[in-house]
Amino acid sequence: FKISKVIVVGDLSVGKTCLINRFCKDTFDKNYKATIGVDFEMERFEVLGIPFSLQLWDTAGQERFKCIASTYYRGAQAIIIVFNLNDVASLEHTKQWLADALKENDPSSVLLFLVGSKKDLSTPAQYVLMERDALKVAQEMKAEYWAVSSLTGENVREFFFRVAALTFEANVLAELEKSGARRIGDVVRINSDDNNLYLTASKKKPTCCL
Ligand SMILES: Nc1nc2c(ncn2[C@@H]2O[C@H](COP(=O)(O)OP(=O)(O)OP(=O)(O)O)[C@@H](O)[C@H]2O)c(=O)[nH]1
Repeated sequence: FKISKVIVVGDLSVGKTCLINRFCKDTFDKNYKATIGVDFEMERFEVLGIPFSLQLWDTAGQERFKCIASTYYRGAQAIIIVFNLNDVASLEHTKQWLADALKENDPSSVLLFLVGSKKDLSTPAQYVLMERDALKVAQEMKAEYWAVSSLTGENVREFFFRVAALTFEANVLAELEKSGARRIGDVVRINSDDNNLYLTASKKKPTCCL
């Protein structure tokens, strides 16, 4: 559970590569170079003292590369759908990007993030209008909404830390369920006479509830 796969999808030129590069390398390139197929970055974190990594898959937005990119969608624990805050069409297209990504993943367990990019190019008035529409789309998708700028770095670090925290939490919970079906709220027995300090209620009568 110490690694999570994250895919980044969205229209061409919305800023997916720049977003990843700002976070992983703290760089920004103002020249557009289309991603061909996919690119990959690994970023290491420490969550509650435990090493944890995000595999960030930067996919191509161009139609002609979509076919290659979509073969990398499978097994994602989080999907980041990026749109340009200054291009309403790119927001409209996010629903299709999500639908395509969900074909390869389990919709009930994957975490979703809707990210508006290039915030530095919006005036406050334009931003307010776009944010209203974006929040509506995010609500429909059950995604968390973020607005970022890779040029200034605004919100980029905070956003990826949030992705890391939520994917880590989801992985830990999934691991707990797998290894003995212990759920939060389960009754456990703590008894120092036992070799096993933690036993689920189904195995022994509890003397102590947590
Ligand atoms: N002003 C500004 N420009 C940005 C920002 N993010 C990206 N850009 C510019 O937008 C263009 C496209 O950025 P990319 O990151 O390459 O876009 P992409 O979504 O990866 O594109 P594809 O690989 O074709 O899917 C580049 O010229 C970037 O410099 C931003 O936050 N602010």
